[in-house]
Amino acid sequence: MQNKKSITVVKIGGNIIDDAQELKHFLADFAKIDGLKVLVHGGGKSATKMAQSIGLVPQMIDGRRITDAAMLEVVVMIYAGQINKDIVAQLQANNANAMGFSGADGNLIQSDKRNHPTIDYGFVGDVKKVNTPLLATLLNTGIVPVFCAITHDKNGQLLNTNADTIASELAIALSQVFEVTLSYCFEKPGVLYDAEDDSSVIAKMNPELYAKLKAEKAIHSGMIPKLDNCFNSLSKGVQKIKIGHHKMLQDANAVCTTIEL
Ligand SMILES: Nc1ncnc2c1ncn2[C@@H]1O[C@H](COP(=O)(O)OP(=O)(O)O)[C@@H](O)[C@H]1O
Ligand SMILES: CC(=O)N[C@@H](CCC(=O)OP(=O)(O)O)C(=O)O
Repeated sequence: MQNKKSITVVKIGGNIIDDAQELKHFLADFAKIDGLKVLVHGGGKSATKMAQSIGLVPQMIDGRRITDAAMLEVVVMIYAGQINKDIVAQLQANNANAMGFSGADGNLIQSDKRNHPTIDYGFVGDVKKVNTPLLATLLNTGIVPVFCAITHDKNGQLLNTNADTIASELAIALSQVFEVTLSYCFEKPGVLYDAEDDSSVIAKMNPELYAKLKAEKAIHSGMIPKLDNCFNSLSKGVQKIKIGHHKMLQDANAVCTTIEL
């Protein structure tokens, strides 16, 4: 059997996106990755600022934004519009043939509106299906897909979807066709024993250590859904997952956290 081609799926979060210089450096590193690649971006911090500036009150529960109709308008404008197009233009400037997508484009990511027994998340989607054949075709023609955190339900409704989860679901779908490395890039050098101490990077994270550090509250907030997504992706076929600063995209020896089962 022929060996699978390698692909790198990278997720970049709101703190880097909100810092123009950091974003520029990140995109230069991302554009230099050899071979096939996909970028998934968040932008929660920018959406929160925009929402507050027009008098909306942002609310997050378990890392997910409560998204009513007014908030959905904001996140579509910010994620699928401003941030996605800005990133695509900057990648073009770095000679990566980027193309920006929401999940509705090409029916690339279909979701179900979140149905929680006690919390009404509003227009929030949980990924149901990835159009892997179309995505693989785009990749094999040299396109660098750039996904924002907006999906759709195939009934005309756009849905706000956690960007870490989109990266994880795309990586799982692509692992049927490619050898996938999933890299979660954020402002810190990795998952830390002490979230305030950048020198305390955990080199290898497994479910036992995660359970212990979560119980001790050393791991909290956005890191909890990120690690849940990581363990889920590894158990469903993704070959390799790293969490750390974007230096790790170009420097194989850079400090970061590798996820293990
Ligand atoms: N043990 C930990 N190590 C590193 N970061 C942690 C830890 N516990 C909590 N965090 C928080 O998790 C955040 C990263 O998750 P998230 O907010 O989803 O970021 P992003 O969307 O930028 O990827 C960090 O900014 C940090 O505040
Ligand atoms: C449903 C939901 O929570 N969607 C996220 C999507 C953006 C995101 O995930 O952004 P970061 O990666 O920057 O956190 C939100 O609106 O915050």
